[in-house]
Amino acid sequence: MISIQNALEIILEETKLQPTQEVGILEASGYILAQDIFSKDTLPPFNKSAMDGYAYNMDKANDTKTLKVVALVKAGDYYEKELNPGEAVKIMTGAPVPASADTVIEIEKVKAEKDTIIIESPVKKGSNIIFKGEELVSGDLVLETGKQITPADIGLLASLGYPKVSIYKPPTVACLVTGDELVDIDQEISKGKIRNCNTYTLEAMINQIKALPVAFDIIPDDKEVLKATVLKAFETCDFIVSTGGASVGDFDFVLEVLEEIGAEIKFTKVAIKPGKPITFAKYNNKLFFSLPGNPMSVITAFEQFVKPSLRQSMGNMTMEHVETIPMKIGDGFKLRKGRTKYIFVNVEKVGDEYIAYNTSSQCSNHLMTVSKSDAVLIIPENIEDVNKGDIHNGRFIFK
Ligand SMILES: Nc1nc2c(c(=O)[nH]1)N[C@H]1C(S)=C(S)[C@@H](COP(=O)(O)OP(=O)(O)OC[C@H]3O[C@@H](n4cnc5c(N)ncnc54)[C@H](O)[C@@H]3O)O[C@H]1N2
Ligand code: MOO
Repeated sequence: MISIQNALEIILEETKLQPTQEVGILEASGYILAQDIFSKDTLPPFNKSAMDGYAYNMDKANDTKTLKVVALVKAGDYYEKELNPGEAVKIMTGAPVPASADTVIEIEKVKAEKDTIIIESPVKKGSNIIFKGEELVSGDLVLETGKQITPADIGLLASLGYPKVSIYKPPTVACLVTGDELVDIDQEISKGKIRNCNTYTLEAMINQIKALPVAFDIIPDDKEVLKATVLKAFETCDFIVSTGGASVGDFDFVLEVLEEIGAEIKFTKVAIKPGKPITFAKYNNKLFFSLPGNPMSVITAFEQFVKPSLRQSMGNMTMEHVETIPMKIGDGFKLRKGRTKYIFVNVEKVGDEYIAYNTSSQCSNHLMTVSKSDAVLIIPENIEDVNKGDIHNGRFIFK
């Protein structure tokens, strides 16, 4: 049995970057940029008025109080002529400021009379102009490889004339579930049967991080069927996650199948509760995560091990999704020594503190407990008594 930290290190060491792919900028939202983006243009491309007002040359104005309005320039137009001393153009927000003007005064600050304006509240020279190249100059590095693409970046890419960008291709992730007890969502539960939930939880978690789940049919407790399905999954998908058949029972075949096909087994047990019987293997350069069948164990193991790997494969090198914050225990409880325990809790923020309340039974079969929780506490293996007011690390789930 290896430690959580050690298991994560092995997984991340084996996780390779996905190939890159060009996608439309809207599709790129939330993914990691796989190219540097340089500005092809200067922004703004011209001196631009920041206000609806009047543009004039303060130095050349004969009398800075009264100006003759000689034209109207709206956004999208261009005033070519030279302004004579004492002349102004009426100008709209976003319109190019004539080359011979150096200042824009807002409409509210003048009194307009026929073709003239009288300045009532003077402004400083250079006011209300967004100068050419103030934001970006052609050739500037705008977005760097490795940046997570935000809506602002998408707008910026559009401003710069980039309809497509390169991202790390989201991996396809096979979701395999095993067990003779499982029936599908639309079936009645006859004696001894339960409905399959793990496929759906897995798909939802994979979707949430913008990878691509591929759901396979429920696999019965039949080693040959399991082997054929595992081989098919390796052939057609980039990553494989299975649930169930991971322990020491007579019908727990996942590890056996991986060994029989010649996969490289990296580890088979992690000191984590829930989620101990996790096998991590590599076959044809693809990664296989065999998770236990208990629904709470699936979520714990996915969040702690699978998610960091999938994210890293898509270029997200930050470890923010496994970082923890200190939480104060709201109500005490007892634990058995042994593996590091993940306790599902509800967190309340009081002042600067996060107070964690145990939600209910921590039985790894109970999905209800996870549904009622928004965080997990991570309690070190040697701790038996968790007392009200103690501080332990934890993290919010599904982030
Ligand atoms: N003698 C031992 N028995 C067990 C050990 C052990 O060390 N020695 N470990 C226990 C632990 S811890 C876990 S976790 C489980 C893991 O067992 P499996 O991975 O083989 O999972 P299953 O037996 O197939 O299922 C466990 C549990 O979860 C239910 N399940 C499975 N798949 C689904 C699904 N897709 N949707 C909903 N529910 C599912 C299944 O019916 C079982 O109740 O082993 C312990 N045993
Ligand atoms: O490791 Mo199991 O997932 O504790 O119940």
